[in-house]
Parts: sequence; C-alpha cells; structure tokens
Amino acid sequence: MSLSRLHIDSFRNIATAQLQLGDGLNLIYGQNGSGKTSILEAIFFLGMGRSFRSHLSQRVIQNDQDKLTLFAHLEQGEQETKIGLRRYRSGETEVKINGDKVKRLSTLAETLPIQVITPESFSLLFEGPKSRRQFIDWGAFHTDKGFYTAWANVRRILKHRNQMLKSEIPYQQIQFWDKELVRYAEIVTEIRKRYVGSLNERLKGIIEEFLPQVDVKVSFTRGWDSKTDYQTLLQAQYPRDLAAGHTASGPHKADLRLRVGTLPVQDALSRGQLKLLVCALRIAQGKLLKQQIDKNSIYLVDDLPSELDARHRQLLLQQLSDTGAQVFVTAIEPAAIMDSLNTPPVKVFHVEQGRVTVIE
Ligand SMILES: Nc1ncnc2c1ncn2[C@@H]1O[C@H](COP(=O)(O)OP(=O)(O)OP(=O)(O)O)[C@@H](O)[C@H]1O
Repeated sequence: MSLSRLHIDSFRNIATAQLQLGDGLNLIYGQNGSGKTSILEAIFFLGMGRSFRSHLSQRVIQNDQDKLTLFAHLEQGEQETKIGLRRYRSGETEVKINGDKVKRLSTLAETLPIQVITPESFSLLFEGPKSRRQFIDWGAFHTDKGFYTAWANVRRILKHRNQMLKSEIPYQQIQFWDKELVRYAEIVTEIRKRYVGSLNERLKGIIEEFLPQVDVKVSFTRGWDSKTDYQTLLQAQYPRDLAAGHTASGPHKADLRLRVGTLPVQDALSRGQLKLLVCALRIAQGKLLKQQIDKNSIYLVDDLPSELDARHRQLLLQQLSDTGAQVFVTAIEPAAIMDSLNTPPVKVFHVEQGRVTVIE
C-alpha cells in the first residue's frame, strides 16, 4: 500500500505542491524552515484529520487562507483509492473517499495506517501513559475490529460515571453502569494484552539488532491491580472516587512499561539508544500489521539523521526498507541519508521556502 500522488494546497508554508511519490523510500531535503516537516505533517493530516505537531488544527492552514486542501491516490494492489480532505478555518472538516463524503475520521485512519517518528517521539518514553496507551491502541484499532466500539463505550460510560460521582449519586445507582463498564473494559483489556504479546514477539529481533546486549523488557499494565476483579475494585473504591470526583482505576490508566533490568528505559539508555528504541517499537508495529492484516503502514520519519551515528542510520534505514512499506524521510543534507543506503531512494524532493522540486 502506498501513496502515488499527493496534492497539497495552503498547508503551512506550502502554497501548492503536486508530488508523484515513489513506492519505497522518498527522501525530502532542504534547509531549516524550508517545509520538509510540513510535507510529512500534510500526509499525517490526510490520514488522521489532525496534526502530529499541534493540537490546534487551524494553525496548519496557511496564514491568510481560509482553508487547506489535501488530496492523494492510494494504491493497494490493483485497487486505487482517492482520498481528499478539506479543513476550514471555521473548524469544519470535509473528508471524501472515492468521492463519497465520510463522517467519521476513524474511517480515514483505517484507510491509511501511518507511523510517525520525529525527534519528539521520545515523548512516548518520557511523558505520562497517554502516548503509550495511544501507541498500544493504534495496533489494537488496526488489528481488531471490536476494539473501536468497545473503547468508545468505555470512554462514554466513564464520562457518565464521573458526572454521577460529581453529583454524589449513591453507589446503588452507579452499580448498573459499573457492570457495563466492566463488560467493555474486559474486551478492551483483552485486545490490548493480546496485541502487546504479539508485538513483543516482533520486537525482540529488531531490538537485538538496534540495541544488542541491552535487555529491554516491555510489559502491559491494564490500569488496575492485576489481582483484583474490576467490578469488586470499582465498588471498593467508590468512596475514594466520590471524593475525587472521577474514576481512579480502569482501562483509561493502562500503560506500556519499558525497562532495562529494574530501571525505566529513560534512566538506562542514551538519547540515541532511546531514539532507536522508539524506532524499534514503530517498526515492530508496522511489521505486525503486515503480518496480521496484510496491510503496510506508511512511515514518516522526520530528521532521521539526528542523534544517530552512521552505522545506526544504516541499520534504521535497512529495517525500514525491510518492512516493504512506503517511507518518507527528511534530512537537511541529502548525503546524510544517501551515504547510508545500499540502493538510492526511489524519489528525492528538494524543498525551498515551501516550494517542492523533484530531483530524481
Ligand atoms: N500556518 C502557516 N502559514 C504559513 N507558514 C507557516 C505556517 N505554519 C508554519 N509556517 C512556516 O512554515 C515553515 C516550514 O516549517 P517546517 O517545520 O516544515 O520546516 P522544516 O523544513 O521541517 O524545518 P527544520 O529543518 O528546521 O525542522 C516555517 O518557516 C514556519 O514558520
């Protein structure tokens, strides 16, 4: 699966660009501030309906314009899908797949599985559990049809439960909702647990290549004490939840624990090693997706050379190419990528002040 054509209009500093993309490695290079990341961001926006850089989607619309437009052709074997997205400054978003209007952004995400690796991807390891949960859920969403609905139900019931806690509703009335919550929480937890188990299998080989002699352990925590039944826990914790005005434990607190021996990875590894670990996690996800549902991801790798020595650059590019996926990498100097490749990129783009030209 790959994007063959991409049309960008009024996105960040790119007024307009029409790109014929390569099925394989696409290199985008240019000076600081030229618009390299904006191209990756545009592809991500088309797949997710939001940016990976800013939670304010309006910011990506080019200054002085009232809307942005993104359009692409997606090739899957013999099949071609046309995807279009328009975002207005008023906040409205229009999405079309093969000319038909699409209501839910999750339909877009399902059509276009995207993996992003940026210098900020470290947040996966450093920040709170939310980004790690999103990482697990990316895989759970793409590989299990039941996940989306079960997780949407968990979130809906939790929201309602928290409102009831704030209104100091007695437990007898909350109990009915807890039964529903437990039912969906178990589905979500089971899918997540199974997914992390399969991911671990794929991860081992990649970590051995990227970080030999480092014993990284990845485990899943479900969001409440592993020995306690969730229904019993919700009842026992009701007084505490009531005082806090929200539900302390549950699948909304699930996490991915990454350790080297007894230490959290961020205390045990260098910055370059952490970057490699994040890359290993993303590559393992892509490989697992291919194995489980025969779908390739699209990789967006921003500023690939940073933090990595020549050998690890080469290893990373090799692993990315082994996924068989379409890959977009950015760099300031093209040599930083070219020198690490056995075969040249399929396409090379140069960006200068928002103008994109094809080099080969
Ligand atoms: N809404 C917008 N309208 C117009 N220009 C914008 C908008 N948002 C950001 N820009 C500009 O777009 C330019 C491109 O930024 P981008 O991050 O894509 O560059 P880059 O080539 O990835 O740079 P670096 O190598 O420093 O990461 C920046 O100069 C920024 O000021």
